[in-house]
Amino acid sequence: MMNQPGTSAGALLRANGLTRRFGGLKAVSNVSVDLHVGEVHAVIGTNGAGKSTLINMLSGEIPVSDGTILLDGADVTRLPQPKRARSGIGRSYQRTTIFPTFTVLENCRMSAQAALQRPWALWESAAQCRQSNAIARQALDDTGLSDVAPMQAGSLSHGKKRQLEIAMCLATSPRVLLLDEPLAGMGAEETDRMLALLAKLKHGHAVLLVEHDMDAVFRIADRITVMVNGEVIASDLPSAIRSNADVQAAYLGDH
Ligand SMILES: Nc1ncnc2c1ncn2[C@@H]1O[C@H](COP(=O)(O)OP(=O)(O)OP(=O)(O)O)[C@@H](O)[C@H]1O
Repeated sequence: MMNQPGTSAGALLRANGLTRRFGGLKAVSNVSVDLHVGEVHAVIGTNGAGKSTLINMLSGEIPVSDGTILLDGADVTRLPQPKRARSGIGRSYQRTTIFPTFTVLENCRMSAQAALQRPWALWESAAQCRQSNAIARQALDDTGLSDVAPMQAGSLSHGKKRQLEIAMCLATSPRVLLLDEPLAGMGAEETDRMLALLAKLKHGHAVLLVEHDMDAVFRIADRITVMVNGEVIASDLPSAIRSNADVQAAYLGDH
């Protein structure tokens, strides 16, 4: 049977029944999502719906209260964040994480180095530097940033900084990309460029996109999951989400 977007067969990452409590608050409640290579799976929802908490659980930054996370069939639910990153789950952040006084290439190389097995073994630096340099240059090439590799990262435009964040994530050689609002604060042209990049990156990666820009979400997503108050109220193909009465009532309004 063909693997249609929206079916769970062959998912690279599968989260089942994820729940996260903060004291008495259930920030995420029994949420299941599947991510497939070749697809952008967008997670949308109002402020405080639990989207970042979901990403934080998938990336291993916070432990789950309940539920399981399978990567390629292996249970990674209890793997600490650095090991999870090494197993192939990469993420970008809402806030910028670049070092502004370092060059674009250096920022990317530091991510590559951190992802390599022995980042502390500085005496191996020559060979390791070559390897991390090659990975960093490839990531810059993939994200269209090769031209600005020698520039100070802090001098980049906002849009290029967000591209650099994706490049830094790619430099960790992930199979899954968890992207937390990569379009925040972008103008129309920068958004177009980022969407073109995501369309390219989904080939070879399973992408989870948390994003508030609904026009962009409907342009790029292969599947959309809608969260309200920590719960999933719908998860379907974009056309079905657009016409879903519950989603319209809870979230999309006239969109
Ligand atoms: N570390 C924490 N401690 C206590 N409560 C938290 C913590 N992190 C998140 N929350 C709460 O959990 C709920 C979900 O927050 P979360 O940031 O995941 O939502 P979100 O959908 O990402 O929101 P936004 O779109 O504004 O980024 C909110 O009520 C938030 O206040």
